[in-house]
Amino acid sequence: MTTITRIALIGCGAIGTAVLELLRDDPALRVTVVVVPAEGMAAAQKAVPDAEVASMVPVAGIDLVVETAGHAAIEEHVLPALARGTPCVVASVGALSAAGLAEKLEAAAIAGRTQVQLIPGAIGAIDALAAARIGGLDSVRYTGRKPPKAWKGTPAEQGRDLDALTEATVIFEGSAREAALLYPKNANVAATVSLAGLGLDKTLVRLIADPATAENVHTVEAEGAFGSFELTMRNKPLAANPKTSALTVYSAVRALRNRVAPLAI
Ligand SMILES: NC(=O)C1=CN([C@@H]2O[C@H](COP(=O)(O)OP(=O)(O)OC[C@H]3O[C@@H](n4cnc5c(N)ncnc54)[C@H](O)[C@@H]3O)[C@@H](O)[C@H]2O)C=CC1
Ligand SMILES: O=C([O-])CC(=O)C(=O)O
Repeated sequence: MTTITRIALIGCGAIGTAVLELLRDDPALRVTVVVVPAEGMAAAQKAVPDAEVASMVPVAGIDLVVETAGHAAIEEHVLPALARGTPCVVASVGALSAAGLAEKLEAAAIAGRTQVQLIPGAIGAIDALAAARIGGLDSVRYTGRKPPKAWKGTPAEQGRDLDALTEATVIFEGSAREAALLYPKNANVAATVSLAGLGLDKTLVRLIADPATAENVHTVEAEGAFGSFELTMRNKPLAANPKTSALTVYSAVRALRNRVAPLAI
């Protein structure tokens, strides 16, 4: 059996905690270090008694880095790990909307002779979209619809009382790049769809605050030489973070299990 027994998990919030729970009894995958900001180390150590808690990824003795922390963690932890030759699995795909970061990730992975894997996270059909791109895509549209409370603490609050919304309201319309930069905790999927498809600048994105939904609803419409598809995901949010869909956790665990499974799907 292939195993990965020295995993560093970056971030111990809604996704990280749920990933740890699902991996607890997995004989092939073991998280040995959990990385959180220095000020969160004491709380994390209480929540994760079985793993070491650190503020940096150890420079030696780590086989795989898994990021479930947020955009800042890519520059801070993923780039240096790649350059050292450690493969990385990344959930905060929207970070690649920052100018030059995708190129820096590629350069670090080349220098370390390793690979960074971007997980699909809360969205499906990334395989279909990335395959369709090979034949040529004409248009890709992404719409993200979440309850008003999921947009708290974001630019959607500017000039708007989210609690007072009585109908679905478009809070953003533009490119995937702008969406991911403005909504780092809500528009990672916009970046993922665009990186698999037409790119950050040509993918049309609409973000909607909708008091009539209790789910995180993601819609992708794509057209190209392959034909066309429309996908709608109605994701249950995590209780610990209404911005984040539970599917993101399963997507991270699937990515890890596929790295050790004798038959991967
Ligand atoms: N690809 C996708 O479909 C999705 C991706 N995400 C990404 O995952 C991230 C985490 O989501 P949640 O767990 O729901 O957030 P959360 O806020 O519940 O947890 C974030 C955790 O990361 C830690 N953290 C923050 N910055 C850090 C840094 N620089 N270094 C180390 N630890 C750091 C925090 O202390 C906390 O433990 C989001 O910010 C987003 O970027 C979230 C949802 C979907
Ligand atoms: O989890 C979700 O539903 C999607 C999300 O937050 C993101 O795209 O950043």
